[in-house]
Amino acid sequence: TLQNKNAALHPLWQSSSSVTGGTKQSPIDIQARSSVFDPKLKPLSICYDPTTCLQIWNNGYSFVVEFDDTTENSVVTGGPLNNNFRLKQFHFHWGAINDWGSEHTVDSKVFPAELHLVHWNSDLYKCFEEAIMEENGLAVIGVFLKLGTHHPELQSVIDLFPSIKYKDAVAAFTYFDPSTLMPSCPDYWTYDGSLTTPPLTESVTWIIKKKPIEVTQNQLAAFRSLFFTSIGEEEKKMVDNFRPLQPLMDRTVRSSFR
Ligand SMILES: NS(=O)(=O)c1ccc2o/c(=N\O)[nH]c2c1
Ligand SMILES: [Zn+2]
Repeated sequence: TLQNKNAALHPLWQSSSSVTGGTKQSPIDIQARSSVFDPKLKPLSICYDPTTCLQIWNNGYSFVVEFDDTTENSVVTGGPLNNNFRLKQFHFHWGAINDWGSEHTVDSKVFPAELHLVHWNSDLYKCFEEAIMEENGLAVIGVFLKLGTHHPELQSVIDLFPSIKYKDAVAAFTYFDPSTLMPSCPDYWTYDGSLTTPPLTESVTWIIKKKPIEVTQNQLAAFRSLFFTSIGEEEKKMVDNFRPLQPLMDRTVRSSFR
């Protein structure tokens, strides 16, 4: 389809559409009817300390809000996870228009954007950079965005965009609770997959929330006011920063709900 063509051709992923020989690549289409309810899945346990928020910056792929991961103050465990995972950052993926933008899809339904909360396994690894290269290294919580009511807490992130319009721009951001970006419904799907941007390593336990959060058209439009390019370069709007769908191969998606 149109959006997959756009994304597939995007410079970000001009390399092979998946790690050579990769069998656990992300994102995927989640077919709700094929997912298997797993009664052994625990509720997710999420504890975020808003004072661990450090900065927001434009990394040339997305805008990223980074956290102090030198302590166990902002962590996720439970759910499908058997270790403690520290929050490192969150970022989003979105489209040029509201008809596409998410990385994962649900029964082929595309959302206009998708939030990724990125955590690394602090029981097994010493730092994020090590964990992204290793088995069971990361836990990424995915949250879909849909058009609806104004999201006040997301607005406090959007208000900083003028200071990070161009690649490598950084702004201080020292108090934010990312749990305000999560839907209240506890239901999720989970599967083993990969990073969706280079190095595309198969180190991720994906936890995809069933319910989306709501944002307004103007809030989504603000995402599209950012640029992939550095200041002084020919401006390229930061849009369609999502990877095309990857084959499920020999994987089962589990659900935490019937
Ligand atoms: N988009 S994603 O799969 O959540 C993700 C998260 C953390 C990442 O770090 C990366 N390189 O250092 N790529 C990447 C993708
Ligand atoms: Zn992502």
